[in-house]
Amino acid sequence: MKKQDYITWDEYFMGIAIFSAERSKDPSTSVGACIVSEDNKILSVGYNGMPIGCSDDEFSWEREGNPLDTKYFYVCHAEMNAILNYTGPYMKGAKLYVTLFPCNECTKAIIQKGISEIIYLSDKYADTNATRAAKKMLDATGITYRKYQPINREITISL
Ligand SMILES: Nc1ccn([C@H]2C[C@H](O)[C@@H](COP(=O)(O)O)O2)c(=O)n1
Ligand SMILES: [Zn+2]
Repeated sequence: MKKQDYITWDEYFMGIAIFSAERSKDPSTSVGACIVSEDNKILSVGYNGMPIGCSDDEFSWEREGNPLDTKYFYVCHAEMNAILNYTGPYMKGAKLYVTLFPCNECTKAIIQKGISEIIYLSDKYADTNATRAAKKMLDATGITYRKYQPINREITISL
């Protein structure tokens, strides 16, 4: 008889998004993303970080102050990185697993790439206009989104 306690597709891909977030240098919010084809093949992964060539030791990780001296103008979001990291030709019908609901800017790229479903872990910025605008575009384009439902399985990885 086959092993019964294997992880689901959702656990597998959200697990990879969560693990990818561990690469982030952002001290307040680490975000990870995993893009998966219709037939459950991983196409790409990403996490939030400074663009290539913009040193994450030199660019600011501050949240407040002069906007030019905060992270917000510079950091590349996890979803954007996952989309840009993909070198293949075809992303139509793909699913995006992401640890934080996409912002409006990433949503534009998600739409243009033909991603058809978003599975997210946290929606902690639901009350911001960036998230409201993202949902407005997703609703208009028929891209579905659903909150990941954890089943509280604990898996420990020793590295
Ligand atoms: N969907 C998102 C939203 C935000 N991010 C990144 C951008 C920042 O590095 C961080 C949010 O920082 P906070 O304002 O919580 O200090 O998360 C992303 O990658 N994807
Ligand atoms: Zn974004």
